[in-house]
Amino acid sequence: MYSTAFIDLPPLQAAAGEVHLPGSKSISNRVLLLAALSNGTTTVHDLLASDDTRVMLDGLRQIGCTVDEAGSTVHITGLGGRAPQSPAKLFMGNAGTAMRPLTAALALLGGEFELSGVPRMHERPIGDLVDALRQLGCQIDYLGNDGYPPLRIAHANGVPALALAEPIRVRGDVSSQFLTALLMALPLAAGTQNIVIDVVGELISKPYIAITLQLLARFGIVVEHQNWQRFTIAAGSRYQSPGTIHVEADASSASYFIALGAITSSAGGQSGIKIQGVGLDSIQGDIRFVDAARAMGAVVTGGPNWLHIQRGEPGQGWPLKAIDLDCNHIPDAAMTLAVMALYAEGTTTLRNIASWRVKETDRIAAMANELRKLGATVEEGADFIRVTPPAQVQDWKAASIHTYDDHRVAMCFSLAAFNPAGLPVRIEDPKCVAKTFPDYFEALFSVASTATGHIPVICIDGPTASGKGTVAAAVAQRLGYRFLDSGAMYRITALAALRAGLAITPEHEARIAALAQTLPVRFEGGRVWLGSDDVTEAIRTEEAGMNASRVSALPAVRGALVDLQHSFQRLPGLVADGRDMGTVIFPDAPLKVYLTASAACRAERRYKQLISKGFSASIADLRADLEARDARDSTRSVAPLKPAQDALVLDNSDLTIEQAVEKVLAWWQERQPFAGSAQG
Ligand SMILES: Nc1ncnc2c1ncn2[C@@H]1O[C@H](COP(=O)(O)OP(=O)(O)O)[C@@H](O)[C@H]1O
Ligand SMILES: Nc1ccn([C@H]2C[C@H](O)[C@@H](COP(=O)(O)OP(=O)(O)O)O2)c(=O)n1
Repeated sequence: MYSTAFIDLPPLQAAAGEVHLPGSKSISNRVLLLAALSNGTTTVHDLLASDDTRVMLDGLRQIGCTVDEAGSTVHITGLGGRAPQSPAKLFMGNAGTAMRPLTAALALLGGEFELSGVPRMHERPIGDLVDALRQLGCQIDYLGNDGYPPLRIAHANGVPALALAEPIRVRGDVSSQFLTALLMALPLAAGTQNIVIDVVGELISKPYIAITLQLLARFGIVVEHQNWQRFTIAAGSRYQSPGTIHVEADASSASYFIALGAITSSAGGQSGIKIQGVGLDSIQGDIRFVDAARAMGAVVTGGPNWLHIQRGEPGQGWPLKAIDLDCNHIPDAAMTLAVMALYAEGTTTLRNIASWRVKETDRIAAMANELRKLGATVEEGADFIRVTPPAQVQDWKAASIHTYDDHRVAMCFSLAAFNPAGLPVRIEDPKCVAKTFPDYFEALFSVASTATGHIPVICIDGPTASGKGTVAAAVAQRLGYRFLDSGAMYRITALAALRAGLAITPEHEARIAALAQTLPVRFEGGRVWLGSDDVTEAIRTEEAGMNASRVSALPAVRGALVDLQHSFQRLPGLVADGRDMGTVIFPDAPLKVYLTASAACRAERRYKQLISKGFSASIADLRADLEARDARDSTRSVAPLKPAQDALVLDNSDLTIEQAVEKVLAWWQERQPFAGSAQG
């Protein structure tokens, strides 16, 4: 996840490959409970890993289900008619999708249970569900405030005789979760008679009830409904595990990648975008986004659990076709259409979207503001938005997109980075995507591509102990960029040579270069690996630094490490530190900094650094060593240490680390085209 103040998306040109989207939360918890009530073992694939699914799994274990977890696959052996373990105290965190259905199920299974949660959970109503269960004859007591958790189910002597002859009445206008809870639990009581549930008041969120019904069907329970007001569970219903079930990915999250496939040409010989985790047979309402994308020109195929999207042929599906659409059935995914409209010929109108006004933010106003920043003409009304793309390529503008703490604004505007003008797009507060898709930008970068020259590189070169590594790492972190410690490559090469018995001398140049070419090096979680050895500490000694300096003077070794260094230039950008980043490796980098400090200052910094790591050192020796290293690095024949012609020199002898970092970031901001953008 990107926790930076903003993320700058370079101009993107193509996209292809496969993405695996995170599972839907509502489906995950429904499937877990149904598996727990069923006969047999259910293998659940692609379960969403989140706090809410965690409390459900813990609860199911407590009541006696066998739960084996292997990554995102979970095996659950259900109760299948057995009594649950009781008494038990269950903690439900803040998971409404666990609290409500478990209350109903445990009330109908028998036993003594206490269900509680975090303080916020004790403010979330459950009275309508408890009323319905009490009406049936269940004994449920509030342990705190009436109408709210925590509560106790007092069925130590088994489930009392239930009043099933009359329809069970439940309100449907507060939360559809109460009805979902009853629908998932009442099959437990369906002996010789049908069970009828009547909804009191207008039922809200019907697509979620549709999900409940579909999942019940997968577990062998057929529920008929009349106009979403009366639901009938057939007599003799029994939960039966389907054996294996895949949790669908979130269909709204899929909309960004469907749009991506619709607006991009393919890259690298691959064809289109494949989405794993949600398919054309999806039970989620937002899958209808596919129809809208097709109407705009996307070529979408799919099967169970997968979708494939390709841009239409020129003149047929590309540029996209403008649409005029009632979006009431896909309110969340429709935001993606508003950004797709930037790539359409003509004006796109999205209607019947009044609910946008009362979501995470006023989404109609937010979309209108941000689309205008990109150069679009936007008209907005109480319940519609009308988008006309920039008339000419030169009418596009580089914009810093404000995201209003709204995950969907952040995700859909990332698609603007494919603009034909080749302009970057800044997305402010990118971490807001965590609500539904923490790794959204990582997923985008895994399929998106652009010309290498578009991927920005900041070079920070300079002599030893000038603070290059420290400053470069901090700048990379603030911008969400990758980080290349090129010195580490030479340090590792020197170590590998010595371990292979090769003294670092010119006569071994070819053999050391051959070693460098195939260096089995990996950077993982702050550690550096050479093959199966963790060499993080071994390469950081002063001796290793001196050996690195020696090995780096061998031209063939330098040549052998070029490709490896270039391979770090990946989306969304790179900060590279070393001696020749700006002069040799990334000569076209848009910002080159030559970081230096006086020899006295650098010797003292290195001294403090070594002492703090528990090494003994003398300032005088260190200063002599670093001056010797400066001399060798500056006078060698190939890629000597010197500022690039277009480098900005920063002497940080009198600066703190933070000041040095701020200076580099300020230089970077000056080079960005975004008007009035957020500062890092
Ligand atoms: N103004 C400063 N800028 C950067 N580093 C500094 C500064 N002042 C002290 N240091 C310290 O100097 C030491 C050497 O920095 P390092 O990044 O290892 O240098 P280099 O990569 O250039 O060899 C580190 O312990 C760092 O914290
Ligand atoms: N791009 C680079 C990076 C390092 N080197 C060489 C020269 C340096 O003395 C050694 C060690 O570099 P490193 O940046 O790790 O060393 P310091 O942290 O500056 O002491 O490698 C190089 O020649 N070119």
